[in-house]
Amino acid sequence: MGEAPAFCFDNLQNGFSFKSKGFETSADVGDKTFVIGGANSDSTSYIGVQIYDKTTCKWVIPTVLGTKPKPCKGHSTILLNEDRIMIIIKGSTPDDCIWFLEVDTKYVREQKKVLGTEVVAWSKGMRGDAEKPVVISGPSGVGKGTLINMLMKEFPSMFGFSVSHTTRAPRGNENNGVHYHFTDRSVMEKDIKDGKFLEFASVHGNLYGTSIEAVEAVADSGKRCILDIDVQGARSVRASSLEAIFIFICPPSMRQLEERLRARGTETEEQILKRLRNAEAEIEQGKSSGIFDHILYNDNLVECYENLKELLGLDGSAATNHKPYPDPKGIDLPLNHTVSKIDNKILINCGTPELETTSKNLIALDVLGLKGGAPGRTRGLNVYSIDSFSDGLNEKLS
Ligand SMILES: Nc1ncnc2c1ncn2[C@@H]1O[C@H](COP(=O)(O)OP(=O)(O)OP(=O)(O)O)[C@@H](O)[C@H]1O
Ligand SMILES: Nc1nc2c(ncn2[C@@H]2O[C@H](COP(=O)(O)O)[C@@H](O)[C@H]2O)c(=O)[nH]1
Repeated sequence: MGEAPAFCFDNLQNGFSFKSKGFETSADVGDKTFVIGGANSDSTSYIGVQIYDKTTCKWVIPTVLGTKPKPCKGHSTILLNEDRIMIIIKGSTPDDCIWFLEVDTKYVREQKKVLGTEVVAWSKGMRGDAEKPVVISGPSGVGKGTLINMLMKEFPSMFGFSVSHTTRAPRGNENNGVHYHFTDRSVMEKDIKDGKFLEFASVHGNLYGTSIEAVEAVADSGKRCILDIDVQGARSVRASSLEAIFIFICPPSMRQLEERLRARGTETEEQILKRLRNAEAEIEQGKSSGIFDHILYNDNLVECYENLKELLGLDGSAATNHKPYPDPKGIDLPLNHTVSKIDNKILINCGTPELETTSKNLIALDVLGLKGGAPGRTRGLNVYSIDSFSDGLNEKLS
């Protein structure tokens, strides 16, 4: 028989739990109690998670996926539904205070099968609707990197590049951490096994992959993420919960593709031939697999770039008018807030009980329109202040 839970079960009411010991909170989902913030070995660097299985009376330490929230002065926990728990971090910055611990989403169930362990996955909540990430695929040498560089140069505050990992050797002009994270195969294989990658594929004889962290780092910077990945990777992202726009870039002809690859001068003859052989299948899949929302032909570079901008909804004025997302104005939670759930709203009382009836002490999070989730951010949180003298939500904060 396992040890008795360290927290007080009496405190669990309708799935809502109060802090009961140190910074621990808990939520019941089915036969399991998820204890958040307990004394994990790693809990000095992030908020730990332990599971108490009531059928076996045993504690289980799950594999924890996703970027984890850092230890904090305290937090509240509220069960959103049977698949995810919302964590509200006290005293943190407005854009870092809402997190979701997924305990039984499709992604978590898939990862349980792959890893053969209990799995939970963190996903940070983001207010409003961020622009969808952009996945750009196409055969080697078609001009993906060139087009992406043009976008990043023209719209530096709007786009951020997802820096992939690869086992291939760096080219002369490539910097570690900028163009790629260059890594050993054994390290990358272990990280893949540990669930750190959104997608990965063997491409032209090397391993390439997008870490969850790479995509989240861009989201955290408030920019729209661009991924330059092959068709296999695009297929995996399409199957994940990351909602993105998928664009396939086609060469005008195989002859011109070969000319571009040779003119770039970065591959050996053998590598060029391998990339050209793979290109035929990639183009076939790009056009017919149904993965891609848009196909662009990169014949004339300037025209292709204009077409790319058009389908991303960018016109000439966007470069100057763009305001980085998200708007930093938002909720600032005091240490002594309390949380409750009514229908699809989470109510946070930021005042003392005596002040409860005054205006602006209550914040409502509307969780009806949540989108995305692990392995990525949970978007679509709407945050309002509530004037309790009026009938409802009166000021949208984001
Ligand atoms: N429309 C174009 N016309 C002529 N040359 C082009 C055009 N677009 C790109 N190029 C050139 O083709 C070469 C390959 O482009 P780029 O490196 O951007 O390809 P890529 O798709 O990113 O390749 P990889 O997948 O191997 O990284 C570069 O030298 C680039 O300057
Ligand atoms: N599935 C993934 N494919 C990736 C990733 N990063 C890059 N790539 C693709 O690899 C080829 C070759 O790239 P190169 O830099 O060696 O020329 C190209 O098609 C890229 O799109 C990734 O993270 N995942």
